[in-house]
Amino acid sequence: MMFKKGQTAYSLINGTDHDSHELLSVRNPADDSLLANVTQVNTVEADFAVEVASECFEQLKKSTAQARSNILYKWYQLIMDNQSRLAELVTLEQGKPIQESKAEVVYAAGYVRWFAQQAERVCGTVIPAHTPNHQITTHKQGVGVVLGITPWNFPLAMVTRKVAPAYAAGCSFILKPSELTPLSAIELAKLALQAGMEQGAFQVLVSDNPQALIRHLNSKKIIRKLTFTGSTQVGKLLYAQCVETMKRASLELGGNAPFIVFDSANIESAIDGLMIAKFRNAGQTCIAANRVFVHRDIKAEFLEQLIRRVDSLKVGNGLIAGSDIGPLINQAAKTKACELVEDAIAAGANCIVQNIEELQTGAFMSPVILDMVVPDMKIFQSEIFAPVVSIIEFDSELQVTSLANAVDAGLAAYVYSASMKQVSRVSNALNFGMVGINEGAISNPAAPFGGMKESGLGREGGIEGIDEYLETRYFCQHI
Ligand SMILES: NC(=O)c1ccc[n+]([C@@H]2O[C@H](COP(=O)([O-])OP(=O)(O)OC[C@H]3O[C@@H](n4cnc5c(N)ncnc54)[C@H](O)[C@@H]3O)[C@@H](O)[C@H]2O)c1
Ligand SMILES: N[C@@H](CC=O)C(=O)O
Repeated sequence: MMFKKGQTAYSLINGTDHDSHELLSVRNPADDSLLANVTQVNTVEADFAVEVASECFEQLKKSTAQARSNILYKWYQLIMDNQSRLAELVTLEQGKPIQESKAEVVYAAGYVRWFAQQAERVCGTVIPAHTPNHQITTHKQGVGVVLGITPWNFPLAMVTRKVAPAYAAGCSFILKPSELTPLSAIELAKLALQAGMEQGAFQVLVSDNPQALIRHLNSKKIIRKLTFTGSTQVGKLLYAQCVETMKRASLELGGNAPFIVFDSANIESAIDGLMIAKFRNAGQTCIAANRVFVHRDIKAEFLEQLIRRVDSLKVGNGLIAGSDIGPLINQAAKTKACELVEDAIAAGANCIVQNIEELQTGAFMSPVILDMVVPDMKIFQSEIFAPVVSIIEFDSELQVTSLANAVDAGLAAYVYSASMKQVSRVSNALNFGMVGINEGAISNPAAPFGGMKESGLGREGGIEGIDEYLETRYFCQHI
């Protein structure tokens, strides 16, 4: 275990533990016990971090891609060497089952390795000129100092998915992690330092007043890029702030994924996919299956198999072997999910698994299956972020495609069908940035992760992920 109960942890400025009397308490969502007190950063101290990041950016401009790549490889290796320690910390501060935390460490490290490779693949171009005595070339360089804000649901992976490409591109990074899970981010930054990253390249500023701290930082001209992962509501607010200084913005926001099961689908494999897409992290993922559309002809059989699988899930402390579903992040998250379930039942949904009265204690929540959900229910339009399966019956391909698209979000979608022609037609018609085709696990560092419509702007991971941190310049030279 990294932190003894009640121990102090530190924001990290200029590679150094930041001392302060202003402390933020980090609690374990499984039992609300205190894990650590973390020193917070005020706006004056944040200004110093910006200065440090700015100097570091100038230093990084002179570094080679190969040198940065080598450091990223070392960081990757250190994260993997510390897999057990980091996984335990994630479970303690976030709640997910330990096997999922171990998988998150590998996933997070995967982004570091991927961008260690991509660092050396950033190339400009030579463009045929308009006259014989001109030469046109393009050049890529890091955008500058980056401000990153991350959520609590993947306390490691959402950080590396931003910091690794930024560093590969030659940018310095100031991170404001979620106030609910700052400890994992601090550990990542310490490992980055150990790997040889410059002191100003990755700083971690913790605050229990994100609104004020980020408002202050986002007005800085020297910060050229904002990268945010979190709710659509906060993302819109931050995007508006970026206009003042014309900052570039990447926004990875909320989802409302349709999970469509056609009558030709292999039901068992669709349920395998749904168990991952719905119950990973107790349903608290942006790509969670939020609306499960099942063709009328197979619904009875689908539900029968689903109920059996859901009944076998064990809700419990993520550190206890065999727990499949840990606590939600806090009591407020559970209250919100229960309200959505109650609202749906009041509007005519049929609760076929778990009586709302019998939900677990504290932040723990048993899985719920709701049948007969319809589009005008709040649960259809909202991101549930809890282990609740909403079933919507459909008859035709046209009907389900239009219902699937009838929300503001456009992050992930899932299609199960035995007909390759059908999956092609439907995938093309869905307005979502990512589509799982007969597959429920779609996250992968090599793939461009991101959404359409109100799910955000830009892509993380994949070949595209580094472009978010690069400026393209063009030189027109008379020769
Ligand atoms: N698209 C993706 O890749 C992706 C990935 C993970 C999570 N998410 C989304 O994140 C949400 C859950 O995360 P959350 O509850 O931490 O989201 P959130 O928007 O409440 O918080 C995200 C971050 O923003 C900060 N923040 C909150 N209010 C702020 C403000 N007014 N100004 C500046 N910063 C502020 C928080 O401190 C936190 O660090 C869900 O909607 C989920 O879908 C999206
Ligand atoms: N589930 C996403 C993150 C959003 O919650 C991922 O797999 O990267």
